[in-house]
Amino acid sequence: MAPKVLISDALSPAAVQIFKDRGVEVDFQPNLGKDKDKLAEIIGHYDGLAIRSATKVTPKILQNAKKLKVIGRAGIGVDNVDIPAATAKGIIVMNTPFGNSITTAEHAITLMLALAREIPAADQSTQAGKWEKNRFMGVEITGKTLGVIGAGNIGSIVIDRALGLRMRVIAYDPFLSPERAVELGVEKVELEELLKRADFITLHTPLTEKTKNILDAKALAMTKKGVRIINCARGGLVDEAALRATLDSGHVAGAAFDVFSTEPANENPLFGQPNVICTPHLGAATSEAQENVALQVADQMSDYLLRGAISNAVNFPSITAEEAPRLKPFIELAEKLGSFAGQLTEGDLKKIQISYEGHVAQMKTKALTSAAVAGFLRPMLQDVNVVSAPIVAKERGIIVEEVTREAAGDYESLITVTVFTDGVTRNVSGTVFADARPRIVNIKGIRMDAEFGHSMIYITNLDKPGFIGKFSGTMGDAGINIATFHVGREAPGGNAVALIEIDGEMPPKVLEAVRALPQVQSAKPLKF
Ligand SMILES: NC(=O)c1ccc[n+]([C@@H]2O[C@H](COP(=O)([O-])OP(=O)(O)OC[C@H]3O[C@@H](n4cnc5c(N)ncnc54)[C@H](O)[C@@H]3O)[C@@H](O)[C@H]2O)c1
Ligand SMILES: O=C(O)[C@H](O)COP(=O)(O)O
Repeated sequence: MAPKVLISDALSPAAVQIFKDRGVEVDFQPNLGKDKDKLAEIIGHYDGLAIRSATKVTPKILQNAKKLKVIGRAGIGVDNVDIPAATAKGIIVMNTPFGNSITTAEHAITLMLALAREIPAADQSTQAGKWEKNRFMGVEITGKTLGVIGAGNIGSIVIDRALGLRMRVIAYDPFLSPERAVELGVEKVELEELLKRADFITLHTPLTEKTKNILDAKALAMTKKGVRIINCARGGLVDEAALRATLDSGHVAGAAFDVFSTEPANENPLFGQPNVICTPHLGAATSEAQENVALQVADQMSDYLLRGAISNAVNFPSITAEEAPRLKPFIELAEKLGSFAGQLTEGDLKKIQISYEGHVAQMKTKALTSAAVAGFLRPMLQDVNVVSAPIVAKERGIIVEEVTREAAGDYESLITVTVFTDGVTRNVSGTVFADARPRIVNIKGIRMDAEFGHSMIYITNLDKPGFIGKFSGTMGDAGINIATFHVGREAPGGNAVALIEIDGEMPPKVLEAVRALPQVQSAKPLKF
């Protein structure tokens, strides 16, 4: 059955066409995102949700999203999605990190120029028939200093355009390397210096604990008199009430805001000021940018739903469409090895170690580790998948360790899952041969070669004559068909293991009879 996607925001209709062309069923309800209750009511029917910033993906909505596998943000900011809650539910959250950057940078430059020449007020006055030629005295921007807070994708484009306008540009960004600053042609400075030197300040950081109110009353007091401030990034970066006070006092000459601490912003301390320009979160609103992000998000979501390829996910490593088919059997192997270890684990778990040897060590091991951990946890917790597994493990204090060794041993690729509990260390290894079927090749250091079956019995026994005959007899008496039988041993007469696939379930009474066989040390039914 074709996967089904809901578009709950005003995405470009280009997205609808892409979904349809790719074979994804699509429901386009551009205003639904604003109706939380309705969204919560219907979200359960969809495999994918495509949004912009108007849809708030809250824990309540996620609670009802029983089938949801992916949330695609046609844009950059994912602060309207509860990412920890989505991750805990195993839902991939992806965005389109570059599709609207140029457009947003252009909006910031537009607002800066409009502020410098008071364009909106001059327009209003002129159209009111006032011809106030002497009222509007602007400032030239050539040679002025622009302070850029946040020199990422958008900040870098703003820097480039501002240099083209012959401004001096200084930037504050703790993650900007000196080499990148040189490449951008910008002077990297500390925040305090930026505040003291800039004639214009433009913000381009996400809203985080560290950036919230980065321009508060104290920071604003450090700015140069006559500074003009532009915010096209996120509401909450500037303390709006404090800014209003500095505008009122005349210290700040003007402000241009596209984003507000509460949106939609029906009222705000900045509204109504003569030297303030406001736009309703229009940074990304050009037909070019909207088409870019809509096409990209529809493609990314379709790739994931149809082919398992992951790009631009904020909560999972990327897997290309080319990698996905190669990775798939190894994901299955890692998950099954994890499941094998999880079904056998009793006692207090300390650590899981997943080691990769040979060719598999060069693959996306982070994704494979998540799969192994998901397989391990699933016997204990039903609702866990490769996306949610790492945080579920972390919440439970389980240490997950990853080891890679690119040199191949006996196998071209080998994955080993080792579980450390109080006093017991148990390991199981597997590989994938050319037939792409995962198999177990080593249990506790004992070699074997067994494919995973749906219903299996794992037996530890002593390598003594009669075990196979007695076991087969017990199963035959109970009318249970043995599908495959694999054995391995440490040494003749020593510890041995058997993995037997049976058709159907193992009744508890028959399991008791198997456990009572003289050679058997333990017997455990397993499900894969
Ligand atoms: N107005 C709009 O419509 C619109 C459109 C697109 C993006 N945005 C917003 O613009 C912002 C920037 O987007 P981007 O694509 O450039 O993001 P980005 O991740 O590429 O860049 C953000 C930069 O901020 C820097 N940063 C992080 N913490 C910082 C701190 N404490 N101080 C200074 N710098 C810090 C990072 O190092 C990074 O370089 C985001 O919040 C995004 O949501 C708004
Ligand atoms: O983060 C973004 O991409 C911008 O804030 C754009 O938001 P929008 O898609 O709601 O216009």
